[in-house]
Amino acid sequence: MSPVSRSFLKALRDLRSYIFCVVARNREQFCRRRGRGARASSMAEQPTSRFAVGYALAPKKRHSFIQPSLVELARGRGIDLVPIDLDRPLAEQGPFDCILHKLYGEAWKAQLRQYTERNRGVVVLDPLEAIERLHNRISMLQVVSELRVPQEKETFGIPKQIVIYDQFALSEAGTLSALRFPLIAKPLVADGSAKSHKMALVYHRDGLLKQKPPVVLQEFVNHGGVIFKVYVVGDYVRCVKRKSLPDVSEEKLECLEGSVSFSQVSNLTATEDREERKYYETMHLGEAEMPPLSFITEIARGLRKAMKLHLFNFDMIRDTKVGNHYLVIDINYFPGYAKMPSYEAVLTDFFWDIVHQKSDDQLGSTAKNDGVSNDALESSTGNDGDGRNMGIHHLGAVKER
Ligand SMILES: O=P(O)(O)O[C@H]1[C@H](O)[C@@H](OP(=O)(O)O)[C@H](OP(=O)(O)O)[C@@H](OP(=O)(O)O)[C@H]1O
Ligand SMILES: Nc1ncnc2c1ncn2[C@@H]1O[C@H](COP(=O)(O)OP(=O)(O)O)[C@@H](O)[C@H]1O
Repeated sequence: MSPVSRSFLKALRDLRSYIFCVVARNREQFCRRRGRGARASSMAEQPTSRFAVGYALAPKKRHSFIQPSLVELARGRGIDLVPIDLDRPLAEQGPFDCILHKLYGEAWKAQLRQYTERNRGVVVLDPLEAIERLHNRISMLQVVSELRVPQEKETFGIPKQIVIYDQFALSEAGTLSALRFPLIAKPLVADGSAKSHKMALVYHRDGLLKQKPPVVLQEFVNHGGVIFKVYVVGDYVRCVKRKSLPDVSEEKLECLEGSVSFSQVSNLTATEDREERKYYETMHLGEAEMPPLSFITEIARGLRKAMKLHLFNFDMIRDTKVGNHYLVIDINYFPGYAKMPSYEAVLTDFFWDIVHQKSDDQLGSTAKNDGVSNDALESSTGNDGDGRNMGIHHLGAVKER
């Protein structure tokens, strides 16, 4: 064999072994990804890597959210839910792949800021600045007004509202010219405190004098006593119906005086009033038509992107006068997910996506330092399936249309 043929053959052999290596490496990476926690992980596919999700929650939240069923399911998928000890500096705890938190107060915020500065790779659910927007009822709903989502048959918006900062303005005739009674008076601050949930239905002008600024005065919109709660967990969306405040008719408004305070809808709906009791008895919550899922999903997706939040819910009512017009009245960070059906599976899938996205980023040359981006999560698939008719949707599915 001539030297030329020999070197040609050698080059061919080298090329073959190079291709073999590349194929083997890709296959190994593929198997590793699947094996580490494919969604339907079997006994044979036990996760080989473990991830730590630290959680910093108030006792009530910890109690409702950290159920053994969630902890177990997550553990089986390689995710350990680890309590963060609030009596010890955060800096001394961990390591965590991800921190889940819902705590108010400057001390926690300072600790979290310092921790994330020193541990750039840790995903924080969610960033403090993004959550803070929801602690003020004006900035909370402003994001809804600014959403640019295609609206066809169904439309959405927010109720007309103004904010009052001083007592004097409450008695000023001009202040309220833009609003129609009845109104609902809500504390401007929505920080989870008992005070921030204390509201009043204001039927007439004299009822305003009892309100304590800073207060948001919002038009009360008749909505048939049904509220739609839309839970968002990353790219997963689920809508449920709940009992809300009863409608206030024109005739009833004439007879009602001043205002009535409440701090939980259940206080007002568990009524002694015979007429109102009848209202709830004949309301048939189960029969109330759900808003179209694609519509809700578009709003959820828009809000998630605009707010840069992964864990929240929003409350929507349907204006009975218009029929297909919806109003967003409230957005909550990290709501009571345990009340959402199959919350364990939904949250476990979400954590899985988060930690694997992060770990894949770190494996690759393009490791991100700023947590999981919205775009990265856009590609995650969430749970599949039959839930769609029950008010379940995945934002990923919207993207495919
Ligand atoms: O308003 P809705 O949609 O009903 O959701 C509420 C609010 O999100 C509460 O948060 P906030 O008080 O900040 O408004 C939250 O309390 P926590 O944050 O104390 O958990 C409740 O969680 P659960 O108590 O877990 O149900 C949750 O059910
Ligand atoms: N503009 C509105 N029109 C009609 N009902 C409303 C309106 N705003 C709030 N509500 C009723 O009052 C309840 C509490 O209001 P919300 O803003 O959600 O307070 P919180 O932040 O304390 O949960 C809602 O669940 C709904 O039943």
